[in-house]
Amino acid sequence: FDPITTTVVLGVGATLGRTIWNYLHESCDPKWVAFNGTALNADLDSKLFGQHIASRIILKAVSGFMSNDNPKKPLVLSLHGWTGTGKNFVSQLIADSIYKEGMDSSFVHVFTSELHFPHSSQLDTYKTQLQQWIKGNVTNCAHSMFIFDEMDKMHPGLIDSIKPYLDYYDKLDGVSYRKAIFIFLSNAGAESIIQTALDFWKTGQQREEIELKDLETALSLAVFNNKKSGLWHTSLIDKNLVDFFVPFLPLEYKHVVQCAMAEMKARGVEPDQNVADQVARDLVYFPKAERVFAVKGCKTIESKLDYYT
Ligand SMILES: Nc1ncnc2c1ncn2[C@@H]1O[C@H](COP(=O)(O)OP(=O)(O)OP(=O)(O)O)[C@@H](O)[C@H]1O
Repeated sequence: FDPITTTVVLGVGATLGRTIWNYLHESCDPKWVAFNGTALNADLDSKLFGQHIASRIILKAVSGFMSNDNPKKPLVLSLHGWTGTGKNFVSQLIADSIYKEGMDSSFVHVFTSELHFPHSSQLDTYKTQLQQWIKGNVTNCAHSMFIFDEMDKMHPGLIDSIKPYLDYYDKLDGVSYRKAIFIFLSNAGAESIIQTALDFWKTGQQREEIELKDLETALSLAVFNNKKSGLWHTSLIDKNLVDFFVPFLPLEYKHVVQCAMAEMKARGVEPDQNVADQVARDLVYFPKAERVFAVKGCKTIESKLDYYT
């Protein structure tokens, strides 16, 4: 081959190789990272049960943020509610709507306080590692997502250490964090949400009539005043770094039935109403007198179904 042919062949080969590589391996480009608002809307509608307020806020917040090419700050969502009501599940739906690989995407990072930051004596090491992890990953892909589970168990100092990344800075050390998404999950404020839901139930009002404003004040007071919750200790709230507080209502019998039916469908078996009812009847409900809300939400449905099917 003459030199020109060799150069052309090598050039074409390299381009082809790169295309195949990008095709097979996740990269931070629109083929792998592209928001699908229609899919998120459909998923929230059909897969998330009993959470009309959370569903609405999430759709609006994520759609608004993702359609803005030049956001002023990263999107910070704080999801609050009783156990098993769908906080992790919604995070997964959000990830599915942005990343082709969903939660398996290398741009989605989940931290659990007790797993990743178990020893308070190591706080300084955790701080450095966490900051480096966030910086490295946002440098690699601006549309990175960071989920912090059990936020109420996280050391306040550690929350403080990520504060700069949530703020309105154009760039920090040359890196812009404004396209990243931070999701905080916690049970903080769950009691106040439950109280409001119970009050509505007692007065015979529809659960769907509960509005964000019915929960907002009680929720922020509960989060602020709960010394255990961690969030109160930081200036996350007073500096308005959290864009949306998202309340998750406690789940009732009918929602548990819906979860059981959905789980059967996901397993590829014909959903059986009798089995779903049996599973739902087998759960424990609270408060003791009224027995309205499932103690574990939809959390144990999966294992319960193994028993009944
Ligand atoms: N509102 C819901 N609609 C549909 N499925 C749900 C809902 N809530 C929970 N589930 C199901 O139950 C499982 C466990 O719920 P999830 O992990 O989201 O609860 P959580 O609110 O994050 O609880 P925790 O506070 O204990 O972490 C989910 O994977 C999902 O299958």
